[in-house]
Amino acid sequence: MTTPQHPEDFLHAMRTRSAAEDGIFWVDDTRLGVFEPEAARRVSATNWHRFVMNDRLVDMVRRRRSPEVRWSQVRSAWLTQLHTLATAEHHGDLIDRMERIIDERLGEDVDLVMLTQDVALRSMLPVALSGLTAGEADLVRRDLEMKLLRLVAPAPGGVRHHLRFVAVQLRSGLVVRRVLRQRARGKRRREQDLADPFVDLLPQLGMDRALDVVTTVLTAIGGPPGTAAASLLYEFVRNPEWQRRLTEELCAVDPVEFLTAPTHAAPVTHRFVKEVLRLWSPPLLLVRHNNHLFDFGKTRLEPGDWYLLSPHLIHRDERVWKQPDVFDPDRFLPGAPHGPADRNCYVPFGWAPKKCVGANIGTVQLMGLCHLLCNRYHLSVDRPEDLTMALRFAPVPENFRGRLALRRPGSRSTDLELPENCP
Ligand code: HEM
Repeated sequence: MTTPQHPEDFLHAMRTRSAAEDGIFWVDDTRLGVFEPEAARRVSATNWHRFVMNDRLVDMVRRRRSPEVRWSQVRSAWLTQLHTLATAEHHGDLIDRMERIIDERLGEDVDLVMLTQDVALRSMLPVALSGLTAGEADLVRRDLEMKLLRLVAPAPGGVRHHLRFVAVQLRSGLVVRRVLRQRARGKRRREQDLADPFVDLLPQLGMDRALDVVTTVLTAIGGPPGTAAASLLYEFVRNPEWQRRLTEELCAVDPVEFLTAPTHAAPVTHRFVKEVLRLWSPPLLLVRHNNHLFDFGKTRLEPGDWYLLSPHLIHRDERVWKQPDVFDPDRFLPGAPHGPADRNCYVPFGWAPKKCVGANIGTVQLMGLCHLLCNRYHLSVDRPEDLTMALRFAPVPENFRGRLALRRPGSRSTDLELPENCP
């Protein structure tokens, strides 16, 4: 995912232009904004149809073709693995990992953006790449954190920072290569993670393309899940009435049903998560290279041009959403008058055939976080009514500091057991 760095209010001007120009306009000399829902769907579908991975570097140098690998094969390997991970047991493990990471920081005055980023990334890492030594996991995590910091930090770092960034990136890449090689040679255990299917595909992919595939997942878990979790906390503390409704639902929910199928077991919480993702979709802009000709009437997108997509701008479009700036999860109730006009209007996970493969597990993670916030922790934030959101590569709450404490001091890992008295 490529996202440019912008000053905070850059989207305001784009929204105004998008409303005036029916969602399709040249943002600058080189990039066409495609913010009209049906056009965004069509451009994505056409551009990624039958997309094939680039040839291996070694083959490019020798001017020969590599074995063809279609991107749909890669996605299907991920989706099959994610399907095997969609069990109550794995969901429970994910939530336990989040709990352990939050427990380490109990009682401290923390930057809640950094904490949620840490919780989301470290708890999801074993889904992407598991069985790492502590040192390997630390390197991979540092690489992802540095990538994210470059995107969320208001000011870019200097030359030394850049060199450190490149060094960490290279060493993290070496970790991934070593893991894949050792698994292929039987020197490391095979794991149920998103890297493992590519061990068997190594002869066809080659190591450099396998590294690209694993890096795509690692980068994907390093950004949106954490920023979505920070936005979730932001809306949670600003909406006491929704805190009450979530707590009521999540205190009464059957733990096994919640772990098996959280979106069915806790529909109010699911609506809350969906509304957070509508209002604060990360990343705010996706930059894409176009390979086809599209005639939009007033302008054309030619092969070789660049275009921008934005779930955020579609979610805030008054032509397809009523009161788009109002936080109201009940707009996702069936038949709600202010709900999505059609399925092209709600796209927090992007567009087929490149749509996020982690949509389900990402939703489980956010719902698990709601469960922890309602049952296990008490979150206090000073002056929540004064909080504001900065729009950088993704929405990032500003000066978001607070403390987490146990609701029942001394309680141990809950395994999602129901508390005797809900708070
Ligand atoms: C709330 C959390 C998440 C959000 C909001 C999110 C959002 C997105 C978006 C907008 C895209 C780009 C889609 C497009 O280009 O049309 C994407 C791609 C992707 N996401 Fe996520 N994502 C989340 C969590 C995850 C998780 C947990 C994983 C993995 C376990 C994941 C794996 C991926 C991958 C591999 C891609 C690239 C797909 C491809 O290139 O075909 N995402 N995500």
